[in-house]
Amino acid sequence: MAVLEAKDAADWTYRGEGAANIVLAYTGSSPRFVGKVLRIEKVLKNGTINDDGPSALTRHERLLWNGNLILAPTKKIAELLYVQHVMSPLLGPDHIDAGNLIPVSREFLESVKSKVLCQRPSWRVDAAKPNVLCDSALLISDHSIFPSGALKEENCISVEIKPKCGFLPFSRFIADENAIKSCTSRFRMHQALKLHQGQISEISKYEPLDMFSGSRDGVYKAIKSLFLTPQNNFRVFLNGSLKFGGLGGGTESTTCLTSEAFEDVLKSVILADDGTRTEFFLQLVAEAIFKSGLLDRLLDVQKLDLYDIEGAIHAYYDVVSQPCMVCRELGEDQMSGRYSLLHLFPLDESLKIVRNHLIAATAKDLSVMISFRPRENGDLESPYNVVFLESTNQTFDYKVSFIDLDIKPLKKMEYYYELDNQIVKLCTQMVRLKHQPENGASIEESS
Ligand SMILES: O=P(O)(O)O[C@@H]1[C@@H](OP(=O)(O)O)[C@H](OP(=O)(O)O)[C@H](O)[C@H](OP(=O)(O)O)[C@H]1OP(=O)(O)O
Ligand SMILES: Nc1ncnc2c1ncn2[C@@H]1O[C@H](COP(=O)(O)OP(=O)(O)OP(=O)(O)O)[C@@H](O)[C@H]1O
Ligand SMILES: [Zn+2]
Repeated sequence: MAVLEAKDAADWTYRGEGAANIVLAYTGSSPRFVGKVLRIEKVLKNGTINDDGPSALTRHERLLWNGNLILAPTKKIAELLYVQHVMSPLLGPDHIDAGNLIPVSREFLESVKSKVLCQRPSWRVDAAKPNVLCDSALLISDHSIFPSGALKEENCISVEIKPKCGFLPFSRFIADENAIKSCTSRFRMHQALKLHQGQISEISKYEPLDMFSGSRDGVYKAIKSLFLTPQNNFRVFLNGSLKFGGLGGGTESTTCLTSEAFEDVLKSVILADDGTRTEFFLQLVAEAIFKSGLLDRLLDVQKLDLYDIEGAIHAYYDVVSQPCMVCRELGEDQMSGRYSLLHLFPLDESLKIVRNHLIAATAKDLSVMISFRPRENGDLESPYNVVFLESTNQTFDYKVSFIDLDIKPLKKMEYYYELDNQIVKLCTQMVRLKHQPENGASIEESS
């Protein structure tokens, strides 16, 4: 297979990035790449890529994941197989493109690296850079457009949503002092910590419990809030170009200026008067999400996290055959204390608990892309779903895809436990302060 060379970099433009990857869109004319994006791995500026020897997975990860995954010769192949064999059956293969690994040269990556530098958010540049030592990158369908083949030019508007965790944890292993977790969503609590640490300047209005409520009104409320405070949870693209939200990360709350500009963008898609298009568009997005039923499916996968990190962390220490650091810190006897039930499970059960926790973690962090294109009266049968926007009397084809289904490393379990602790401690403290008359804290119960 032809390797991408330095000269090929001219045909790829910056589409966006997350913590772990940079994504490029194809602008050339090679049929091999038209309608595709290229996902390039990043490496931390002051760190190295996790490489545990010839096999992609660590010894303990090989216990956790079975089948083809454990035979994968590289981390990238293991990730691809994870999407194909673990996430895709759970979420529905019709909505997922695991992609293909294609060879890339160092010169191509160097060229891309300098080309995209000025478009990347500075905090992302400070944190990580494209890994120019990679010999492959992932070629995936560009979900922000419809596959070409259309006879006429048509506008495709697509929305990217990172919905985060949509339920309140129900594990009996949640400590009494952490009871706030059973009435406030993780997203809202994490917002408080992010604000406290200066990672955001304002609390998001978004509530994942509305998005996953299974009610039309709940979904609409969630979409409306995402529009007002998009952070890194909401973006809109028109024919693949970002028109709303943060390129490569989060963004500030919506201002009059940004909403006016967006109203203008919608001109080519929503047939309505100035001042009403955004409202109608948000109705369209909410209706498609509600109708697709896809969030119900996503929620089921998120709920594989039956034990919460407060339970799963004990199973983790058994999986990695180490004394439980949490029991030690809490002064609990591993074999007779509060968490002994978990430590007495056979290894198979501990593996299942941790495996499900990590799968749920992927499902809590992925994004959904919903793309729309207007249908005209004379259009023939469509292979896509159809949604009707009553307010404008328009019909749209729509398709929904999941992106960013990355496998989470086993060693992240300890980090998850610490982060959870940090979030819950801060929020519990804030609620306590709130009950003191002179203070007004911003954490609110979700239900
Ligand atoms: O821990 P969370 O909930 O903050 O999620 C992380 C995300 O933060 P955010 O959605 O902004 O809160 C975070 O997103 P950002 O970098 O903040 O855009 C990543 O998605 C991270 O995953 P990974 O380390 O790249 O595998 C995510 O880490 P995981 O928890 O999914 O491993
Ligand atoms: N298949 C795709 N089609 C269209 N756009 C995509 C696709 N995959 C990714 N993108 C765009 O690129 C951005 C970054 O991709 P992605 O979320 O996979 O990065 P990441 O580093 O793995 O994210 P995270 O921070 O969650 O680890 C996305 O937010 C989205 O805008
Ligand atoms: Zn323990």
